[in-house]
Amino acid sequence: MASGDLLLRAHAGAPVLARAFPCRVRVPAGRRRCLVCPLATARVGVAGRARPGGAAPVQKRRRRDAEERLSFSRVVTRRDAVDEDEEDVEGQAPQLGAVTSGGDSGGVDGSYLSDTRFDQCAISPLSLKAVKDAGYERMTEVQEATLPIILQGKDVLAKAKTGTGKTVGFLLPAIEVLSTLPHQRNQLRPPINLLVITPTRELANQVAVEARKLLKYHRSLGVQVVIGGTRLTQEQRSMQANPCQILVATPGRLKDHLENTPGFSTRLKGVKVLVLDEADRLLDMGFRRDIEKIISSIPRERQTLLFSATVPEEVRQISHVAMKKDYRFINTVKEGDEETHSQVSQVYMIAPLDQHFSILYDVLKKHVAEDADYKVIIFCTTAMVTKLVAEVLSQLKLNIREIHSRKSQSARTKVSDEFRKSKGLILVSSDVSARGVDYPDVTLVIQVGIPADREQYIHRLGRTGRKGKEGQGLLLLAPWEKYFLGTVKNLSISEAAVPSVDSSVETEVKNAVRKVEMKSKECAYQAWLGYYNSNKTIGRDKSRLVHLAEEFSQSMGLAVPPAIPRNILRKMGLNNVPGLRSS
Ligand SMILES: Nc1ncnc2c1ncn2[C@@H]1O[C@H](COP(=O)(O)OP(=O)(O)OP(=O)(O)O)[C@@H](O)[C@H]1O
Repeated sequence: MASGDLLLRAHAGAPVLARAFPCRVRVPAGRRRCLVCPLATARVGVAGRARPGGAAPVQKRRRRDAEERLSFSRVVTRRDAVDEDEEDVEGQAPQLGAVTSGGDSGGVDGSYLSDTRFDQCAISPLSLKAVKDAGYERMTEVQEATLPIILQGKDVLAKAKTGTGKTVGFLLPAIEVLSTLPHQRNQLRPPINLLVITPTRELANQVAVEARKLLKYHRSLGVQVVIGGTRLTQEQRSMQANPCQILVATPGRLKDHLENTPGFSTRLKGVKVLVLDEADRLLDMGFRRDIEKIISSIPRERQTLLFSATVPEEVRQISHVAMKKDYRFINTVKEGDEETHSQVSQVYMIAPLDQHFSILYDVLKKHVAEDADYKVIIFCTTAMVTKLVAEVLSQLKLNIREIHSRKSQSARTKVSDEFRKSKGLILVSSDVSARGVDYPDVTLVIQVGIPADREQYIHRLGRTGRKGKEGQGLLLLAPWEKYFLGTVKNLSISEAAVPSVDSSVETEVKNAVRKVEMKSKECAYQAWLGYYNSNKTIGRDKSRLVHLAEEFSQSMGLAVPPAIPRNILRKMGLNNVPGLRSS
């Protein structure tokens, strides 16, 4: 083993999260424990790969599985997502005691920062001052790689790992472009020169916050957000009262303004720079039509920037929808490197559905007990399943917050702000938090059930291990969801044994499940069925789907699966399927 290598190796046969989590093995000073094998420790502060030697079973999955991609129909998307832009389809916790998880200067793995300082590049004194005030000294790799090319006026498609500063990567050069344009002070409705589109409201707000930091000394430039969740008229008034040249928006609401806000389309004729943040998501089928409509409303003569941590080949092929032919593709994920971070350990567990609540509780209790600064995100498949999981875990007296598209925007903002600032919290979330959201110091990400696709797995996992810090990921699947592992087989994810949960814990969990309202269970059942029905693999065989849905309903303590409104069954294409009850 090269001297710089991590000792983080999963030992074949030994890697069990069950052992890793409760482990009490003392870790020598200066080393940290391997998540997957309690006996292995890693040198602290060394960036290295954590490819488990024991990942062979995953790597042997058949190619057919690797090519499997899940897609979701708009029926499910819209049913579970009300007035929503992003779809909500319906170890011993790292014994990090000795580890400084890294400050803002670089974390455990400082490699996301380049050697170039902001004061060494061609940016305006006003921007430089703001960058310094924000506490940024060195550029991240993606910032260093993209800035000069964007400043040359080129269209750019950029791929860089999660949490490595892509937001500043597109905002800073775009602001530089804007600062050279003539601006009339106090103009009531100035043209919008920079349009940033994001898939979720939380992300749009976050981008605007970052933009305001960078605009601190550019006093003639303003930024506004249009995201839905509030009344259109309220946003119209706010845009009138606060002139802006920079607009951050989610696609649905932006389209709404285009169609219903007087003078808005004229203002959009001023766009000089268009940014699609989480570009692959915005260009997939769920958003494509809205994006095409928006693009047709802004000038062709513009600069376009597409940023994401994942850029599947399909996205490169359709990038002409948004960009000029001679665009530059900048990929800071090195040849042979993975799209996930080496300092984030990843494991999966396979267990029947009726054990999932107990396993979750067991893993969380251990994590909470062993890391006073715990901060966990649990991703669930749909909004209503998210609600159910949050309610069960709250009954178990864990410190739970819940976020998904069925919550009011004010509740979402409140929870999001709280989670950003706090420690000692568990956020149960749908995919509204999957991409882009920058919650600092998340210690563990748990994904329950198959994610929408490989990309979504990577983005969800990317909520931990940001800015070079350490993190852990657990993917909890039912046996019939195992095929998904084929899609992530080239990532360093290894199997962990299911913890043995004692009977008193099981009883405690059953009681908690029992206390959850019937209404929540009915909604979760319906959403669960919709989600897996629109999954290409699982939804193919309807009688098997019905059988699996029954398993899910039993995991909620129900003897008989709930009835589903006839019109919903029809929308799902499941009317007359034997075994489903309609109401
Ligand atoms: N040059 C820098 N030096 C230090 N910190 C930085 C720098 N640039 C950005 N950051 C900080 O890094 C964090 C992550 O940035 P950001 O959210 O833009 O990541 P990202 O690459 O867009 O992640 P994701 O793929 O999840 O969207 C933020 O807290 C941001 O303020």
